[in-house]
Amino acid sequence: MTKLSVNINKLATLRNSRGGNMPNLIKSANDIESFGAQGITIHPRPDERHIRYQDAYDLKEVVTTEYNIEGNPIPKFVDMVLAIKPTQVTLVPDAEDAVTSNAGWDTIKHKDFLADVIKTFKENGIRTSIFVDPDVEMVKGAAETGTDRIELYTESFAQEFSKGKEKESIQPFMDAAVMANELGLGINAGHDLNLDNIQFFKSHIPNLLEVSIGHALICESIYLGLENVVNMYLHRLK
Ligand SMILES: CC(=O)[C@@H](O)[C@H](O)COP(=O)(O)O
Ligand SMILES: NCC(=O)COP(=O)(O)O
Repeated sequence: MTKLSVNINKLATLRNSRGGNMPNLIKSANDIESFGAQGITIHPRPDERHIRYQDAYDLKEVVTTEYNIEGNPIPKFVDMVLAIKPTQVTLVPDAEDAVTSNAGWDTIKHKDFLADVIKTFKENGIRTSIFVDPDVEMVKGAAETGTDRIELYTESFAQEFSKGKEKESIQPFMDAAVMANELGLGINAGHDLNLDNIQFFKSHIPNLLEVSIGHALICESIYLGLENVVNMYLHRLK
């Protein structure tokens, strides 16, 4: 079964735009879980442009499904995750000024660093995932770090799929997934997944454990409603 983890970053963007507490992230997370989502994902960035570090602590108290915190493992992030102990931490090599996540880890160049931080999280009972491009060498490198899972960075898939290049869009991801399965790595995926492309992606990736979806899901919900969209994703992930 592929679990749906809803990334609520963009609800925080909307909340922050007026300086108040609407939408209320705690209520939204509870509602999203009640609609059937199997996880909540957040990505607190150093500039707290959307999810604030305090949100991460507050959500820990209320999330009853899987709680996934994404981010670049700078010391402040590592300390926060160790204090919160979410279900999963996903390590993303984001530059502080990145508009959004735009690359996977070079798991060969950063092997020792990743192995060290992963060891720390695993010793604290936190499942680990590394954000990687669909590159079999990077998948092999990820296995060397001791991570539990990888998260396939799916922007390139979404871009090519939207141009009608379905076979070209999915092949690198199928190759990476085969390698991950051979190495015993769990497979997550995320970034730019949406209602149009999710079913095709899911049907081609063996043993896909989790997708984390945020930007498109929140935008689609403006037209179709949040409960309806969550259930549309769940239906497509069956
Ligand atoms: C790692 C990943 O792909 C998501 O966390 C994405 O970066 C969302 O971040 P923003 O909501 O800041 O675009
Ligand atoms: N890890 C991907 C994620 O959490 C959401 O990415 P997006 O759907 O906002 O592009």
